[in-house]
Amino acid sequence: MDFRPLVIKIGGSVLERLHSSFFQECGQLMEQGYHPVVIHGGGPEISRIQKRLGLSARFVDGLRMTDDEGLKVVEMVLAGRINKSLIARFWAFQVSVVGISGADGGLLQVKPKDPALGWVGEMTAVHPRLLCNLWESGWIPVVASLGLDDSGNLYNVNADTAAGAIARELAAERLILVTDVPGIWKREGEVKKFLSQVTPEQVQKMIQSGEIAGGMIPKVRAALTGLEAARCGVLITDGSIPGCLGSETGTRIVKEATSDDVVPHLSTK
Ligand SMILES: Nc1ncnc2c1ncn2[C@@H]1O[C@H](COP(=O)(O)OP(=O)(O)O)[C@@H](O)[C@H]1O
Ligand SMILES: CC(=O)N[C@@H](CCC(=O)OP(=O)(O)O)C(=O)O
Repeated sequence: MDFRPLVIKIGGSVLERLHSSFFQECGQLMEQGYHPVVIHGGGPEISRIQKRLGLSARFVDGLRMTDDEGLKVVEMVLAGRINKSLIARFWAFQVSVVGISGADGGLLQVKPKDPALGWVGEMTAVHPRLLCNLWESGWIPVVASLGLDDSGNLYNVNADTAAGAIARELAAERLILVTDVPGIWKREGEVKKFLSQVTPEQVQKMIQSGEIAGGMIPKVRAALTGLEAARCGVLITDGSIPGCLGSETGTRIVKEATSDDVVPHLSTK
């Protein structure tokens, strides 16, 4: 059997507005012989709960500064509320999913990224054995982005970063970053124009110029990590539109500028 891994990341920004076809498409992709793994974020919900608890939410380059109290909130929200509500939504469409975190099976091994960020993990290794075991038994893994260091400490891992590292480790066929905008925009005067494709050089320039900002920074960095795996096509797409996985509308991150139809579409039929 061909190994056809697909890494699909759902941003917290779009969780509540995900089109119902998204769940069905994930199930169809599994039936078509792909091996999908879903990684999810939950940044807005973490910030909401922090605020309710009187804790502040602060970010550096799109990464949350995570102190002891912040980490507890991250664990509860990502591995608890969000992971389980996603499992329930998949289940409603009869899609066979298992919810895990990046700490389970040692999937995401990390070290501290920067002392100033607290419990934010930087990926040192990805151990995909649990993912393979789940696929073999017919399950789609749904992963909350927590990591573990060598001493058994839990860390907050940006979900885009986790998805990029998993895509690279698996040499995924696709990395699809599902978010609340239809790709990367470029300002032309007052108008935001969405780009159909960008190269790593363009992405670097857009980060430096500030055209790519906030949560889009870890997302495009993850896209570049995914692109390091030879066969990985990378797409940033809007999860609120119908059929976002199969139609592949959005911004493609490509090693070199290509004609738009070079990458074959995923078959969900
Ligand atoms: N150049 C850009 N193109 C598109 N979105 C951008 C850009 N720069 C910043 N953004 C912002 O990035 C957001 C997506 O990042 P984020 O909110 O972290 O999403 P997610 O929760 O899906 O990871 C968009 O809603 C948009 O406001
Ligand atoms: C270190 C870091 O920033 N972790 C993220 C994890 C969740 C996430 O990535 O959620 P989105 O996909 O919604 O951005 C956070 O705490 O917000």
